[in-house]
Amino acid sequence: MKVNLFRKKSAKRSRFWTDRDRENVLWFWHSYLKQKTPWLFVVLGMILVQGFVYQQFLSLTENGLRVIFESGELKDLVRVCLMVFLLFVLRGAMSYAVPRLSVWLASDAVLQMRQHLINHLLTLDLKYFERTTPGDIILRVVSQAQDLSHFVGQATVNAVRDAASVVIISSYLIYKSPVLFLTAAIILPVIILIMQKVSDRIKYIQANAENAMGAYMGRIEEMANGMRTVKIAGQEPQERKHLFRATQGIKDLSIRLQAAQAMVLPSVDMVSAVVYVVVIGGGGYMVLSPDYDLDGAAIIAFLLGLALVFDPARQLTQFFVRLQSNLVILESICSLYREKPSIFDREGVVERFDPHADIALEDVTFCYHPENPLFDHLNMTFQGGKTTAIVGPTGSGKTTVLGLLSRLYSIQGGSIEIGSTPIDQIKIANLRSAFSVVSQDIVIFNSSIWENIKYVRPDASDEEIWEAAEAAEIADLIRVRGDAALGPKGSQLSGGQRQRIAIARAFLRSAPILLLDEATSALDQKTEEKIKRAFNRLAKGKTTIIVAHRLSAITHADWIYVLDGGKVVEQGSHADLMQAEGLYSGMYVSQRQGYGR
Ligand SMILES: Nc1ncnc2c1ncn2[C@@H]1O[C@H](COP(=O)(O)OP(=O)(O)OP(=O)(O)O)[C@@H](O)[C@H]1O
Repeated sequence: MKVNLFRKKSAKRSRFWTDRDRENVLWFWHSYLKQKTPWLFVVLGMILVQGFVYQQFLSLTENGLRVIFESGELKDLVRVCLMVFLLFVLRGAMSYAVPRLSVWLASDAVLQMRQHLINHLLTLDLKYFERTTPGDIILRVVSQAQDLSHFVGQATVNAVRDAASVVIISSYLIYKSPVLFLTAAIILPVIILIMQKVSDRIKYIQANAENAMGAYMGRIEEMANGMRTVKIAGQEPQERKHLFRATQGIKDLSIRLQAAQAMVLPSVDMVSAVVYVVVIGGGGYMVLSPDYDLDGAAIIAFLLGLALVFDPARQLTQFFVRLQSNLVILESICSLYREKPSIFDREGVVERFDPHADIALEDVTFCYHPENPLFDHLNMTFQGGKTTAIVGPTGSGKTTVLGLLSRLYSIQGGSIEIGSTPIDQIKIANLRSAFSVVSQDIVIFNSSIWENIKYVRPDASDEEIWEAAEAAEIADLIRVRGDAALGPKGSQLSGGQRQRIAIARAFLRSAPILLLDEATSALDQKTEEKIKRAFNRLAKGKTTIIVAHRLSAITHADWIYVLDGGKVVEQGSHADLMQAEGLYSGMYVSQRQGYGR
């Protein structure tokens, strides 16, 4: 179980704002925010009110100071104070309403995005899930979607508010004294330079941190699932070592991320200090000089204005820092959307077909990996209503044939037809509803046996479920366990009990095509005999395809295919194949000797 926790290629260093970022942000906007434009305008309106409150505050302060400096009337001062108070009450009200509304908007957007992600995931090919760890999927659907929600709902709205404050107050300051403002504006290029330097680094570290987190989650999942093997193999120290190393790696990355982010504010503060000094010196000179029309109140109000600008400006720099991290997260989510299914309903698919007809594979070519072809012009026919067995050495492709019939994978050449309808021209849901499968990898959910059986036919009546459970010899266990959950992946059941749940599902579903892949391999002989009899009843009139290693289980089949290395090497009835004295009869004889019969 050795997994490199940093297995993915290190993310390349990226630019501040790439074309891909633009594409992703536009996608997010069009998919989830654009439809909320009227509400966004409401938020923007409230944000602008907040900005104007500051501007009015400066103007009132300047007037108030003049009242004080020029010994005006007390009632004017009281009026100014009252106005300032009311302004801040208004700002307070906006400060409450803006996040309430924006968080609601963002949460709604992310809810939609999560639902789309789940929808999209469910359309993806089985192949995607065979190469992607659950950790990677959970990371995207759960934590990255949540991070994005916070970012859009809070950080972005705050940034718009801060940007509005900066623009409004700056405009007022320019109006008051363009010369002083320009002096203050020398800070801008320096801040932009700092931001560019830091953002590259942040993106790079964030991408690695996300990869490491996905791998870490995947590893925990694997360890939890494989705990039996971990314990029996005494691999706890190894697992601990791997996970500790991973946690250390994540810690190092988050410290590096914090360190990169932490460089921003002190740098901005240092540059701001220079500006204050320049403005106090320059402003003082302008007040003292008769060439300028500025008084003390104006300079104090100007400095206050600068202070009011610097705070949102500082926050804005922080926003751009967080933006870099969130662009990486957005890219990670978008990359899931870029995964496209290859198996889907094409235009013109039919809903009706004859599921009882013969199933024919003609010249089928298939490989899981291009460098490793499995089937090359494979021909097989499964007669409708009859029982066909596929046998052969391990890895010869038996299970794969079953997977191809229900379109879990798509073939690269040839055709698979039911009756005369190619299966890729049948609506997938209709095609798959024609199959009952008892496979080697039985999926048991952490709910009761009853719920697990019912899963394949939620509309089944209680009588039907009992009937299926009786046929699969699992009814007694239902009575004993009641509603008790079966543990993750049915860990509280024996292999044979899990298999009987899968068999009960097949009975309950009772679809016209029955695929049995080592369906009774985990059962004791007595139970197997009983279930086999029930299977024989179930299989009546159904097209049944059995994959089995134990050849004694398939001697009754109407036709037997012997696969070896992805090729049909023999076919016929049990008697034909025994007579041919080829691979089948060799396997059969050696198995009989092995079982001592
Ligand atoms: N999901 C997969 N991705 C890549 N390769 C696979 C996958 N499933 C099976 N294979 C490979 O395809 C080949 C055929 O596998 P398959 O499971 O069909 O064989 P089988 O005859 O059913 O074997 P067994 O009797 O051991 O169950 C094997 O070499 C296997 O390693």
